[in-house]
Amino acid sequence: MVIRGLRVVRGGRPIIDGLDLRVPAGSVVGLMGPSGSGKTTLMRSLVGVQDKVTGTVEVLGGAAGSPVLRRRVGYMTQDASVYTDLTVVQNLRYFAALAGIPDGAEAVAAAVGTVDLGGHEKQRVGTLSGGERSRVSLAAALVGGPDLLVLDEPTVGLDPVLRRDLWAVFRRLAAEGRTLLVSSHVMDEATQCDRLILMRDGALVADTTPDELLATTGAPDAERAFLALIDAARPAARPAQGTGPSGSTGPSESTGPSGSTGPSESTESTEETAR
Ligand SMILES: Nc1ncnc2c1ncn2[C@@H]1O[C@H](COP(=O)(O)OP(=O)(O)OP(=O)(O)O)[C@@H](O)[C@H]1O
Repeated sequence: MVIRGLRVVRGGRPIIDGLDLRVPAGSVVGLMGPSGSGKTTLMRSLVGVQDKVTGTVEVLGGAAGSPVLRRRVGYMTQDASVYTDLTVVQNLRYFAALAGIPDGAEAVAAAVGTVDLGGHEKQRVGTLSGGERSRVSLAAALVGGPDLLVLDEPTVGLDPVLRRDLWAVFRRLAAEGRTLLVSSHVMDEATQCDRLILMRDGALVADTTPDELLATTGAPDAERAFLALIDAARPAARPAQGTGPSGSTGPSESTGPSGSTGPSESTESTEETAR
């Protein structure tokens, strides 16, 4: 992934303004940063569903959001991205078809196995537990066999056992040569990444590794290292939220019926992406 001069305007104000970044393939990259620092906005830009994007955003050698990338990029949004009135398998068949796999039985079975949902195949998603539901979303992002997986806080709300198991899945997917960009607020997850991107107020605070993070800050653990870097990156006068024209609500953005990887995302918005 190569990003040059990325600028994103949301709600009438620049959320990201002039971001440059390179992400190596075949690695697990953690995207960390305080709430509101622009992680989701960056991910949406990479997937090609974000409006009002300027700059260069290249993913797997193509322009972000271009049709050829549709099968190659899997996106798990923060909110559940699957249909609650369909079963696990019905959902995954649907997402497999979207990814261009007409008879997706094998891919669906593999995705169910990867996220450890065996036994729940015929259960309606609306009746699953929260953790199970979020694993269906992950399976939906996985089912097309993407080379790049963009996962927005995939472990939020999961218990420690499930988090550990999911991170084992992420490592396995990276070992197969896939690239994973994973956002998280949990700093012990940062230590499981190959690289770490730290953001604050829409800007890059650090592009580093877990070891470098500890070495450069001298902090005893990743959480304190992260806080040290975030505190050191003093924000340029932070605009007040929700006041005046700059904080006003802009045109609403489509996140789909359930914020999904599905067809309702505004993938067309890439025409605003400078190539
Ligand atoms: N549609 C919108 N209109 C106005 N402002 C928006 C819109 N979407 C996002 N923002 C603002 O953009 C900033 C970055 O949001 P973003 O969701 O990218 O942050 P984040 O780092 O992913 O946060 P979190 O960790 O809480 O999910 C926030 O200040 C948010 O309020």
